[in-house]
Amino acid sequence: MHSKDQISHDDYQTTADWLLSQTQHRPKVAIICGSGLGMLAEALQCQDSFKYSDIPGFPQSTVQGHAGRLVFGELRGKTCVCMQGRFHMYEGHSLCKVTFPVRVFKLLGVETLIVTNAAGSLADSYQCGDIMIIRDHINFPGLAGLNPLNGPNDDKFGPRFPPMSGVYDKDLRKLAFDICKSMGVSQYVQEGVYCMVGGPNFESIAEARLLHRLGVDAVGMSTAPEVLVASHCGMRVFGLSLITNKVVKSYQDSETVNHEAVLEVSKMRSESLQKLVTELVGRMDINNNTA
Ligand SMILES: O=P(O)(O)O[C@@H]1C[C@H](O)[C@@H](CO)O1
Ligand code: HPA
Repeated sequence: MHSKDQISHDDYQTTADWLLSQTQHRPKVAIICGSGLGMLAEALQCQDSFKYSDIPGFPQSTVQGHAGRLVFGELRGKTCVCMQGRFHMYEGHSLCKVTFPVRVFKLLGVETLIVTNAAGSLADSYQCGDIMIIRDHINFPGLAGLNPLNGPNDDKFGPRFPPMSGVYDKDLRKLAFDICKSMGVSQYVQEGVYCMVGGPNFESIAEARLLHRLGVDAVGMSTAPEVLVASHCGMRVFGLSLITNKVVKSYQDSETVNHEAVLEVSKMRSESLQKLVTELVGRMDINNNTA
């Protein structure tokens, strides 16, 4: 018996089987595009793409800057699947729905998940437009009991009590740094801790100060649930935050943040991000498959 929000193994399998019947691509890498970062999919060669509304069982995107398309294709000869648009808890999706695609990817044969997001910075040394390689995360909704793994555990995906240490793969982080160096962009590349909050409001000044004191480098409204579910089912994870704004921490500061500004900054860094992700996938050690 499953509650209304729970999704059975058969539900994930039905969606995976449908996708496998519609495309010859057999991806080993999945990429989730954050707000305004959908252009990452444009680098894929030999594309097959599907609107979320045409995929059985798939949730729908409702946020501007999240196109709502699943794109299969190749990056440097490696087969990938790319979500142009993710799902957020604040849209009203359950966390099982938010992370639904990740388990479908597992059933497609995906072994590595690349997550990207737009985020506000708390770290004083960060600037707008910086790229932060995610070293670790704080999952505030998770700490409060909002977890996509709540409910009966599906042992076919992973264990009841998964560890969360060392989830962001060390080798991929190092590889990303090396690539940034050779691209000549190290001056705006950081490594830090991402914190997920529920949204959809941006942080109050007191909340921003709290996050800063907790050692958070960047804050956003996504990523942790997808990473959790990917890691639970044994995927290797790499994450990037694009710093789209500095979170206001002072009562003297009259600046405010808005989603349009977030999308503007995403656009500004699109080329570098596309190049970084393409190189990273190209240099990953994965065996490609074809149908
Ligand atoms: O999907 P991501 O996490 O990139 O989106 C961020 C968080 C909110 O959805 C939105 C705020 O501008 O951007
Ligand atoms: N806070 C939370 N989420 C965000 C921000 C922010 O400042 N910027 C982009 N997404």
